[in-house]
Amino acid sequence: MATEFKSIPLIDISPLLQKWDELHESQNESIAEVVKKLDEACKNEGFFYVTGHGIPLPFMEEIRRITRKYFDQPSEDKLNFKLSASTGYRGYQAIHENITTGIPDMQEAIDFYREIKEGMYGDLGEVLQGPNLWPSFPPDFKQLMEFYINQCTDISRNILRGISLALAGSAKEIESKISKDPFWVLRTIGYPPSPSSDGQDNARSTIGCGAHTDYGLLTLLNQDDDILALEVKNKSGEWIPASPIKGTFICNVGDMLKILSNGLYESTLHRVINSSGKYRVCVAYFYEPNFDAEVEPLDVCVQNMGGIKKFEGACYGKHLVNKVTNNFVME
Ligand SMILES: O=C(O)CCC(=O)C(=O)O
Ligand SMILES: [Fe+2]
Repeated sequence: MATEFKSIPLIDISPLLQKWDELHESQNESIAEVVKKLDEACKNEGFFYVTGHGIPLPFMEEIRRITRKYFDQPSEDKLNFKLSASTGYRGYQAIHENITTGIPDMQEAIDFYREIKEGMYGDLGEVLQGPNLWPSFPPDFKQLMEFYINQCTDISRNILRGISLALAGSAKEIESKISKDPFWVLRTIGYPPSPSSDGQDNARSTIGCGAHTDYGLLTLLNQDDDILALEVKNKSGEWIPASPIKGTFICNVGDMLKILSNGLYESTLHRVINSSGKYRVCVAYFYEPNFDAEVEPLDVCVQNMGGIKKFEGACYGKHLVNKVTNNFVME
C-alpha cells in the first residue's frame, strides 16, 4: 500500500549494472544498499527516479527529439501509420483516441510491441500479431528506437534483479519464473498543452492521461525535462508532482509486480495534466513478463504475510489483450 509520501526518491542503480554472480550479490555492500532503497521505494511510493543507468543524456534527449519531430508533422502523414485491430493494435493514435477509465485522453501516441510472429502464442497472441508500424520520418526513427528499447530492456532486467534480491533473496528468482523472455511495449506520447481555463474546459479536453496503474512489471519514463505534468497519488489522495530531473528515468511498479509481491509493493495511480502551455513529449518503455507467463504471488511473499495469498494468478498476455482492446476508440 502506498504511503503518505510527499516526494519521490532518487536511486543510483549503477551497482546493479555490474556482472551478476551469486557470490558477488551476497557480499557486495553497494548492491545491498541499492536493493534496500528499491525495496523501500516499491513499498512506499511505487515510484522512483533512476540515475546511474548508463544511457548518456544526449541519447535520452535524441529519443524525445525524434518523437517530437514525428508528432510535429501534418496529421495526414501521421494517419498513414494508424493503429487498428488489423495492425495488431500497433501504430499511431490521434488525440482523444486513447481512453482511460471511459474518458478520452488529450494525447497522441505511437504504440510498439515486441513482435509476435504468427501462431506464436496461439489465440492469445493473435490480437497483437504483426509487425510494428515504424514511421519513415524522421528517417532514423526505427534504428534509434530499437537501440533504445534494447538498452531499456537491459536496465529494467537489472532493476528487477535488485528487486528479486529484496523479495526472494535471489537475483534470478523472478526472472526464472516469469521473465526469461520478457515482452516489452514502447509508447511514444505527445501531449498538447491544455487549453487555458476559460470556463469551457471539461475533463475530456484537459487531462493528458487519466489516472491509471501500469499493467506490467516496471515502467521507465523518459519525460521532457522542463515541463511538470506527471502526478502520482499518495495514500491520502493527494497528487504529488513527479517533477522532471534531467538525465533520469522515472521508474514505477506495474500490476504484475504488485501481484508477484503479494501486494507488498504498490502499482501507484498516476496521471498527466499538461498545463505548461507547451507541447510535452514522454517516451514510456514498459518491461513486462513473458507474454504467456502465469503471474502469481511468490511463495516467500505469501509466507511473509502469514500464508495469505492476496491475489489469484493472472496470465499477463490475457491481461494485456483485455486492456488493449478496451482502451482505444476506433472510427
Ligand atoms: O507521460 C507520462 O509522464 C506518463 C505516461 C503514462 O503513465 C503511461 O503511458 O502509462
Ligand atoms: Fe502509466
